[in-house]
Amino acid sequence: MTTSKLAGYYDAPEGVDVRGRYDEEFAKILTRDALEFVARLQRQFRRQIRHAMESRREAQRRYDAGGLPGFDPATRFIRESDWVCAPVPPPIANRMVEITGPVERKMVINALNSGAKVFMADFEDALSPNWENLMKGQVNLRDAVNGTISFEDRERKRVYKLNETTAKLFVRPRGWHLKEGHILIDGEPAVGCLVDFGLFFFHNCAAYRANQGQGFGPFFYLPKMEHSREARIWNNVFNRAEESASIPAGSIRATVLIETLPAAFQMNEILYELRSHSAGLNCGRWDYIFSYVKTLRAHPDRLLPDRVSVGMWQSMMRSYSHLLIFTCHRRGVHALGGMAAQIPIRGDPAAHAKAIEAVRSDKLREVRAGHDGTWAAHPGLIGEIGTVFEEGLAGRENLIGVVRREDAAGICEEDLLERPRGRRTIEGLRLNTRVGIQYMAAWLTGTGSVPLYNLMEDAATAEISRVQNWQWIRYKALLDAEGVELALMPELFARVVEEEMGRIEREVGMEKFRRGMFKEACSIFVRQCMAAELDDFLTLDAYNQIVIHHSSAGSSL
Ligand SMILES: CC(=O)SCCNC(=O)CCNC(=O)[C@H](O)C(C)(C)COP(=O)(O)OP(=O)(O)OC[C@H]1O[C@@H](n2cnc3c(N)ncnc32)[C@H](O)[C@@H]1OP(=O)(O)O
Ligand SMILES: O=CC(=O)O
Ligand SMILES: [Mg+2]
Repeated sequence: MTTSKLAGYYDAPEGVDVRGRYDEEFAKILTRDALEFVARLQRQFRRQIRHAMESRREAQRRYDAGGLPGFDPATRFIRESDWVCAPVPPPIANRMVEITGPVERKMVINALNSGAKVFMADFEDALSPNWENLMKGQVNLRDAVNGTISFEDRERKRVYKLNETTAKLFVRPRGWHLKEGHILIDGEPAVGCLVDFGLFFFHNCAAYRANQGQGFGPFFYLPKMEHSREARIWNNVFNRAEESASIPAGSIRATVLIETLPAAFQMNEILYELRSHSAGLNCGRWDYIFSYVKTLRAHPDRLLPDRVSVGMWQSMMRSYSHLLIFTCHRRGVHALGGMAAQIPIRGDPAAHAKAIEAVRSDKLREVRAGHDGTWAAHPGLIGEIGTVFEEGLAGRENLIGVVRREDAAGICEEDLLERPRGRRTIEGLRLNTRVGIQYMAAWLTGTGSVPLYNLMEDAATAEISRVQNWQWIRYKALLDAEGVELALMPELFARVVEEEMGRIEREVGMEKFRRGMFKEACSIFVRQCMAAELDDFLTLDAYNQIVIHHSSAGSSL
């Protein structure tokens, strides 16, 4: 963490101290009333959040002692009884294609104009949560909701404005585990997701409901939950926000990402907690793979094969998505598919066609399985994905009430835990290392989603690289090196890191390598891969490097 001086200061209420850089535009977001709203949420829910995080650690201790996640006998009545969530709001009945992306100004406009039904504006996997990104993101979303957002690219002499018809906005706040180090509430760092949610809700609730939500909204995506008690906190936050804005209960809707292994056993319970606020579930496949390794880190019989081999075709991944579709449709809500990592490739038509075909077949699998919609990483994919889903939905808005997937009712604990099969190779180790370091370097310098080797990489995909290296090092995995088996010892990893750093330097060029933060990224990544105890998240340690405190009037630094 570093500190520096600034000119203006934010008008913060009692007990709130804003230590991020002062900016007149940010001050219109960080008003006294908005900060008071965030502080009230934090004060009301901090005990429950602390308890939920301690419960995560307790569950992990059980898995570390040899236990496995499973369905909770205590909530069998929720899984077995008949209940449904609140009816789907008409403006979001059709969610065939959803584009996702960070809350960067030009990308927000491009995403809203992309032709997708929904735009998920991301404060999470796709965003490096530095102060500038977060606050500019809030400014951008406010302008988007008001319909006034524009952006001028002077170099390219291009002005960006919203089209007549735009995607419906969903906002993804950070996960429960992340703090906002630039805002202190009663001396403690604010809870990151309450800052993201609170500021967005406070400034946009009324305009969103009038301009986009047809009386509903705002809409959210909720990431990385591990248990229904965390969904209960969100439900209470929504109740509190609705009361304070004097809007009807059930106006806010949220789609929960099922992207942790423990949450796969809690789909019904999560929907139940949020039943008056639910907008379904989504298969967050990348974090899910990461979570499989993290949750089962003490189980040497659960080593994953190379990252490229852990796709939706693996039995465990298929079981998880089928159970999600069955659960959502039984409860009357959308079952969203996930993100294919391929993106359009310029200047190589054959590679481009291959990438598009990979996305097309992933989407075909999803719609045939019964998903109501899916995610797109890039505007260039919307047309192809839209065609697949339009054909699959055959004129319907969604498949709720159409595809029941009763066959998935019998998916059991073993199905969800089955280890993915495939080879572990030295090439896999090299790729993880190259990708992990380059992603971390981008993140440290303010970019949270990047194209690497023609694939979309973000915090979730980078996590797989990190924990997979950790797991292989921890258990001295045997790796295939062109037909020879090598045990992954620390010396071998050190040699791979050195060689891959050399390759990164050659690929990005000496100048960019020198100016970038590749060395810092390498040292964070290597420390985490070699740690005796697996760090919970890649971004927790690295976050300290992007917190910059400025002194404010009345604060003592
Ligand atoms: C695991 C998960 O959580 S998935 C969800 C989180 N991850 C994401 O949301 C990733 C979203 N995608 C992206 O960030 C980007 O597509 C990347 C980083 C993968 C690739 O970005 P780039 O290399 O800049 O793409 P490219 O140069 O082809 O972009 C072409 C145009 O499309 C725009 N664009 C690309 N992706 C997006 C997007 N997701 N949303 C809006 N606009 C986009 C670019 O801004 C650019 O616009 P311009 O022509 O007006 O200048
Ligand atoms: O957030 C999505 C994921 O795949 O992770
Ligand atoms: Mg994720």
